[in-house]
Amino acid sequence: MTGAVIEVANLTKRFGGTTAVDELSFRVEPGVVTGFLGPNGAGKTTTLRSLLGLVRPTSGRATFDGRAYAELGDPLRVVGTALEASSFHPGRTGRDHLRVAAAAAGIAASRADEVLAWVGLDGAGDRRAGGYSLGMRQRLGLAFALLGDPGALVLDEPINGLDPEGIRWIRGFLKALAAEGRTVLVSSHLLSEVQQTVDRVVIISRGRLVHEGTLDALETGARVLVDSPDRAGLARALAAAGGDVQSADDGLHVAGLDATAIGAHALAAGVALSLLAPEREGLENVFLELVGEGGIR
Ligand SMILES: Nc1ncnc2c1ncn2[C@@H]1O[C@H](COP(=O)(O)OP(=O)(O)OP(=O)(O)O)[C@@H](O)[C@H]1O
Repeated sequence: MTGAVIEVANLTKRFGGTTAVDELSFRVEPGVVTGFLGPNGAGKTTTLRSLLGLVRPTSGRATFDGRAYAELGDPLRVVGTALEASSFHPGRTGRDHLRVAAAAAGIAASRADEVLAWVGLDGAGDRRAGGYSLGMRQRLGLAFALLGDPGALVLDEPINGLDPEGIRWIRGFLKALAAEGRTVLVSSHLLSEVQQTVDRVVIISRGRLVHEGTLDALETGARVLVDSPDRAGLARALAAAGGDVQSADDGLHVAGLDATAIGAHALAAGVALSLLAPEREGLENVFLELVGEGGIR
């Protein structure tokens, strides 16, 4: 399985006087989970809807292996989507939802049971979707997305509102889909929600790209907590190496040097380390600095 490359190129969408998406360009590769991040109102949903042919861009393009959604001969086999968890008819069973969608797409009805089992809803297929918990509705949305066994998945906030068990399940599920070679694009307004799931991130604010790259690359902008029995010696060595070093009760908080560089400078200075840990909350701060307070509208 090789998923399509998703490419957004110079995409702009204006609604009247509001520019929701502004000359946005990024690529999403198969084989990894990519997080599409930005605060509420940043333009994520508009971008995803443009990609799926639900919104007509003012200018620019959003494509799968170079083809717009409307140009895909068999779209459900190219891309599966889950844009809203609650858009199911409450009186219809989970299985019937999937059967109706399968029939409309020329997919065998037996596929409904396969995808129900795939997302762990095989015991609930006969129940009305209106009685499903939010976690079950998210799973039904995923089952729907997987009907055509697509190479790419585009999911809007699939983790939002899930309980810890549901979050752990969906993390493993998305990683497994990417490991099969699929392209997986997952939007979220919280980095902390997806940072254990994604390999790459595309971050937007006010409709514009502010960062695209691996999570590791983003992490180099975060602080590292480090300590040594010779804390003063370590602080001198790291400051001399260009680090921004702040001493606190729990150790030295260092910006401007990643963990690898800190280890190398400590070794070169002959200072033993007793602690070396990237600051997880630091990553969230990097994200908030990138999108800025003004990014929320
Ligand atoms: N159909 C529409 N008509 C007018 N304005 C719109 C429309 N859809 C989106 N917008 C505006 O475009 C901007 C981007 O909205 P969008 O929903 O794409 O952001 P988002 O990042 O998905 O945020 P959220 O997570 O809150 O949905 C917002 O200012 C929004 O009010």
